[in-house]
Amino acid sequence: MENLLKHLVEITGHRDHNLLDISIISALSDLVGARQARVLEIFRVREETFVRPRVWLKDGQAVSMEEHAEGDQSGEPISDFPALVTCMEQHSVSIEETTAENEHVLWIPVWLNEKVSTCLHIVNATPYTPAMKDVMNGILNVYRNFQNLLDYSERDSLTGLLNRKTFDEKFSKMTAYIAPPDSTGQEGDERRSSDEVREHWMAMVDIDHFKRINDTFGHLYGDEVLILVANLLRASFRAQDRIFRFGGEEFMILLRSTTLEDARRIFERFRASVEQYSFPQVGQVTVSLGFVKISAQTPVVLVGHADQALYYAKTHGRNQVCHYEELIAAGLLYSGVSNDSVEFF
Ligand SMILES: Nc1nc2c(ncn2[C@@H]2O[C@H](COP(=O)(O)OP(=O)(O)OP(=O)(O)O)[C@@H](O)[C@H]2O)c(=O)[nH]1
Repeated sequence: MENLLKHLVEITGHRDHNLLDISIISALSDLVGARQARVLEIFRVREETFVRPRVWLKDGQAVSMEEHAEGDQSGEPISDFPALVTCMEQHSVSIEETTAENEHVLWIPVWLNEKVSTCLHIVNATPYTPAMKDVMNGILNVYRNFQNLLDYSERDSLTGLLNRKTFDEKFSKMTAYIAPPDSTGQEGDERRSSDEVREHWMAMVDIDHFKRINDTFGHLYGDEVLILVANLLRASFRAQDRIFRFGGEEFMILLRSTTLEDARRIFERFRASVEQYSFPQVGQVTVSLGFVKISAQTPVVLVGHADQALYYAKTHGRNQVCHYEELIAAGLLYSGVSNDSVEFF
């Protein structure tokens, strides 16, 4: 009982998804003696659903994907796990299966608003007793409620994208965990041309002439444009990238591990998808985008650089993608931090 209370206090003390995941894994392995416990992320890429571990136990210690940003984040197709597929199709709370190795596996999707983006995967050497299931259910209910609360505080209520507060937290973490891939001195990097080196990128997106949209069609249509642009953003980027609503009609994208050429192509594809989309009543809407390589610079400086590239795009015709380092190299921008960005942090 004392142990259970200790875990509940820990679970309810977190204001961060990653720490919450770690504490549920520790609680499950400790309280039910699970041989293996993992938090899995369920995500969609172009109509297909994939599964990848987010937090797992290794030698009794919780390990999280967040600290392994360089690892393979592609995931496995959900069809590789038929029991989980059945569980989700039946909208069940959990499903139990026994493997050929006589291991007892429990899949527990975490349902939030009829959707599942998290699933717990527990493996035990012996069958789950009713008492074990009772303990797990109690803990899972607390976990589910806290996931819900955290999700609510991390997201923007209009678009459902991650909010500005979350950007500040995630970006600092991302820059702290991630040594820029080109600075690791790994063998082989020197032989590659700079076009082939994988980097992380940050882009600032702003809807062009948004004030005019509000003034002409009213705020309700303006809000609908924001929601539709958010949907196009979600459709344009991979699950491991992060998209935020940064301010009114401004969005931020963190793009993981890709080459400059691909980053430009991906951002350009998003820009074109907005341009080609027919917004109800409003018609055509365009966006401008400024992007920068995520380097060892402070978040303030990097946001300032993305903002400068965006400003360049805005003042040179809008509806375009501009790359900070390229503008600097061409002598079209001078390095520095805009005042606008300094006040963001
Ligand atoms: N409908 C709606 N409008 C918003 C929201 N947040 C900010 N805005 C409006 O967004 C507009 C932004 O206008 P500006 O900063 O002048 O920029 P712009 O008209 O997009 O012009 P450029 O950025 O130079 O292309 C303002 O009119 C804000 O009131 C929101 O949540 N909903």
